Amino acid sequence: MAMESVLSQLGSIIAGLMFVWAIFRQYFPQDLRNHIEKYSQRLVNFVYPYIQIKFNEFTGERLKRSEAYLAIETYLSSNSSMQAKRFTADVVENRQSLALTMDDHEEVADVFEGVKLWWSSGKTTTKGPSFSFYPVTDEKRYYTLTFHKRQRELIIGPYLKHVLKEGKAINVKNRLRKLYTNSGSKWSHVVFEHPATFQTLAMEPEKKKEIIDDLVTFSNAEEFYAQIGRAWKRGYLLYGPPGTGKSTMIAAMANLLGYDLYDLELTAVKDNTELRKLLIETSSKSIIVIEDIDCSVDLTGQRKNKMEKEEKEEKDPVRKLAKEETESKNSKVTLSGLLNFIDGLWSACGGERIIVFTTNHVDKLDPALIRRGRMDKHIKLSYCSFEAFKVLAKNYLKLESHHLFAKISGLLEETEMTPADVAENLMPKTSPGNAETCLESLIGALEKAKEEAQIKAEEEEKRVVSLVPKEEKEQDIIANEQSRTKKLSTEEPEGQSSAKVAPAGA
Ligand SMILES: Nc1ncnc2c1ncn2[C@@H]1O[C@H](COP(=O)(O)OP(=O)(O)OP(=O)(O)O)[C@@H](O)[C@H]1O
Ligand SMILES: [Mg+2]
Repeated sequence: MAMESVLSQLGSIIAGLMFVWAIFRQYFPQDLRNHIEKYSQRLVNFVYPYIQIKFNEFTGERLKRSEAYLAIETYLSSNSSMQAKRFTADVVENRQSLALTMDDHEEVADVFEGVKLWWSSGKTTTKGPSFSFYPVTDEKRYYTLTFHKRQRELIIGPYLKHVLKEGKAINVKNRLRKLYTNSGSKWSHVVFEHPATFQTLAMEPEKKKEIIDDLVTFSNAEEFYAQIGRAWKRGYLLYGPPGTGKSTMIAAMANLLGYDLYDLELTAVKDNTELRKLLIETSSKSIIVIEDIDCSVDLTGQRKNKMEKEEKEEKDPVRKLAKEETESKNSKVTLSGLLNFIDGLWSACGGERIIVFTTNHVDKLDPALIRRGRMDKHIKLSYCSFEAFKVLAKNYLKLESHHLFAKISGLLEETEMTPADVAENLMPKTSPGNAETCLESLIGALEKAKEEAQIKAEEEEKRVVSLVPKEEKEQDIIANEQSRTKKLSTEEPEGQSSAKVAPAGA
């Protein structure tokens, strides 16, 4: 504290001297003035070895709030606010929590690599024209950073970079994230408040960890991507049956990284030009999602061929016109348009984007679309394993173990049930819920699913047998007969065997 008071006293003495000099300098000849200014500056540097940097809240002609100011404000709120004695409190946008920021004319100290420095908050007030009916007062806030001139390089370089980076990161984490959807070529958004997290996602722990590590590594890899000359983006393909958690995982991804979500409805996009426009409008730190990619666009060329064939067959001119009209209303986004979207130049602007495709039928997708480099990571979401069930049991029933777990583990190995169905069975049916009842309900459902699967398998077998052509059946009978007689011939004496080996169909 002694340092701060000495600093402020020196500051006020020097400010006073400067003020006196500003008034009287005009009465001195130019040469003398230059000399006085030169030596007084040296004196100031000698007596006052500190440097000050001022960060104004508003910058530029358009009076935009300065990004640096906002980052510093957040940095100081989270790092040094405990030292300040007066705060300004405000509710964080649409949330229940309070944000505390240093009040005007407060001072806090910070230490970076063993070097001490000081931040103070200030405010200048200017009054509007006094003859106005409602005189307007204009307040301009700023932060001042003071440090010893010996530390100039450390503070102006690494320290300020650290403050801005940390402040921005906290701002990104705390901001309200948005869920954008497109109708045609326009994005509209709502606040994104999906509660899914990786913690609540039912999945094998190692697989989950691998995905989290991959995402976190990507989000911290700005310099690496610049160094290897690649746009800072990553593609994920999530595939698996319905109800295995693809959409839930996307929400968990957005919550983990604090990114916005762009849910792109491709069927509403008129053509490739519109697609490009939409994509250029997306911001960085975002996940662009195309759900059910196999249903969204003609990816294999098959649909086109089919339509061409139908068109040839259509003779009636009125019906042909109507058909053409409906076709023109359909999306004309093509596979090549989509490929351009993934690795086109647009993706380099702004960076930090994740692209996610989901599908229930990975085999239907064109290999060009999902090759590495476009969809870098392929994640299969599958039926509920015992490990995944344990996550659900912990989330839904607060159970880590139970004597019924062994039975459930066996049944899950024999039956395919999606996490969505397992979760539904674990939902409490009464209030307060009873964990054992839920587990029993799940066992009942698993046993039923197992029985149904068995019946289905038997029916399928019968159907396949009934489809086998008559000739093949006869050949099977001959083959069976031959192998039977051959077997007998090896067991019986040589003389008798030759009579029995005559082909049945001969
Ligand atoms: N792995 C999972 N972990 C936790 N909950 C899950 C999981 N999978 C499904 N669920 C639950 O089931 C519901 C449906 O899951 P979700 O919408 O993520 O499935 P999906 O794979 O996207 O299905 P679709 O292919 O039909 O879009 C979710 O609301 C969630 O509660
Ligand atoms: Mg889904």
